[in-house]
Amino acid sequence: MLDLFGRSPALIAPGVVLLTAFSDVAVLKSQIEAVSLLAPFRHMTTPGGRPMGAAMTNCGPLGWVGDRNGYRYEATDPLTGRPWPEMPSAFMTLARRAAETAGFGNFKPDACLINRYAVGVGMGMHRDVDELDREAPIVSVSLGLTARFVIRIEGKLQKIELNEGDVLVFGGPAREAEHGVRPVRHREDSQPTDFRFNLTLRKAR
Ligand SMILES: O=C(O)CCC(=O)C(=O)O
Ligand SMILES: [Fe+2]
Repeated sequence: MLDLFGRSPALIAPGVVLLTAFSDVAVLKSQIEAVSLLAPFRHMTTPGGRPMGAAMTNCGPLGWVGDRNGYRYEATDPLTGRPWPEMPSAFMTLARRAAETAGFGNFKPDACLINRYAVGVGMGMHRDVDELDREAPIVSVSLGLTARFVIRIEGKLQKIELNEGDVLVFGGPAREAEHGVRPVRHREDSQPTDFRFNLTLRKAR
């Protein structure tokens, strides 16, 4: 299937599809800014009490949280005491279109985690298993600085470079694959205020 830009999706492994330059970067970034004014980026902690490297916030009916009590989804932002900001329609539309293009129809995410990585920050290897609905895929959108994403498929690490505007979809046989992000690299022309942003859209319930 071809996307709107005429490129075919790249099948990285069964259930793992990379859609390059698939999103409207400027719109998404302005929506991240709008969400963060209502639900600020913060460093959540591991159950052991260690702050996570990536700063996070959420939008949509459910938000992923981590603290001393573990990892879970909450309808209320523990920082503000208010519901998470509404999921911008641009996020929902993109997620559905990306999932569909990757072969996962009828994706209805109810949670969008927004990760913000400073230079030098990554995310350790983990599996996304806090969702009750793991039939649905994960749609992961990259913005800002380039990331080196790694995913373990049948015991083998696949390295995927994710540039601004790229969307990675993983589901089906890859839904519970272990994955992580290598520390974001400094670029010659990158400013201290440059970040990598990631939208992770999931169906939690
Ligand atoms: O930032 C990314 O590309 C991946 C984020 C991720 O794996 C997660 O939030 O669970
Ligand atoms: Fe993840």
